[in-house]
Amino acid sequence: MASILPASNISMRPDKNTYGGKRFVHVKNPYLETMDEDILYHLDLGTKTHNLPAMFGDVKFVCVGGSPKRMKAFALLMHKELGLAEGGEDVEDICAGTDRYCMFKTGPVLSISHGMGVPSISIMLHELIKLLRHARCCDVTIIRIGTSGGIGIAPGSVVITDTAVDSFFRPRFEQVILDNIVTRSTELDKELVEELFTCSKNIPNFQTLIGHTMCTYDFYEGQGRLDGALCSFSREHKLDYLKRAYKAGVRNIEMESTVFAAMCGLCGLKAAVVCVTLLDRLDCDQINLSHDVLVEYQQRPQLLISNFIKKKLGLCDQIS
Ligand SMILES: O=P(O)(O)O[C@@H]1C[C@H](O)[C@@H](CO)O1
Ligand SMILES: O=c1cc[nH]c(=O)[nH]1
Repeated sequence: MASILPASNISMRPDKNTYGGKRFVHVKNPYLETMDEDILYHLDLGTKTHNLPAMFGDVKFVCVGGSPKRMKAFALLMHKELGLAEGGEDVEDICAGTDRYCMFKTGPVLSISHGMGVPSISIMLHELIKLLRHARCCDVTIIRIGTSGGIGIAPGSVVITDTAVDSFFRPRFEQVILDNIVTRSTELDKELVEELFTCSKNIPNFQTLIGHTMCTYDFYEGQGRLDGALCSFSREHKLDYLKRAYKAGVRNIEMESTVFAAMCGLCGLKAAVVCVTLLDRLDCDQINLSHDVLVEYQQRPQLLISNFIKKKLGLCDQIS
């Protein structure tokens, strides 16, 4: 069968997916319409087994992050900050039938874990984007709240990504499809970056900055660490690489931003990446923070995003 995919779609963004002023979620797969049922296997949800519009139709903000505990903590924070009445002590994991991902809903905010790395977040995003489409959601903003390694900035700083770049500092994501490499743009929403940065000025407790985020396929060799099970380069090579990354505008390194930016961009979702840095990679490779500091650092992007969401909902623009 002839391929329905362009060889390269680096500039292929949905031109206008708005209708009557609403921004709808875009799926770009002609086969989906022909399917009688869509089983979102890794989320343990489906179009025949669940009433997706009733369950998710009011979702306006989706927050994603690697760790299930972090995403549950964020859901509990949003529950408190939005002043929701029911529950409070606990929130139900909507994906409890699977242990691949967890998902919590508090009012218009969905909080989902995605595991570590490009393949894991990519599977979750395929199913999440179809879920939002099946639920007929509109005007959705999606934000990754993660951890990262900083370059040349103080540990604990929060980086709002302006551009997600690959290991060669290029603003692109390469997806292997059949035996082709399809190159996709990793452009993020500039207006959202500015809005988040403005919001961060109300939170004096930590530094927030805008910078490029490098996405790698590995935590150790892929990020130039000298402490993995394998290492075939010198300390000098490592530092030379990280300094070149800094010069190219990279301020932090993580493992999901390029595919996140590419997929959300193609599907018409306003997307942002906000990660706290756990260490300065020019100084060290090992993460030796105490448990309490690690927990507090991970709360920083959550605090920023909860303030942003409350501001967007007209609830408040100050820290609580
Ligand atoms: O959202 P998280 O904290 O999982 O993001 C980064 C990138 C990798 O998934 C992981 C590596 O420790 O942390
Ligand atoms: O150094 C780090 C820290 C967190 N996550 C990463 O991907 N790298």
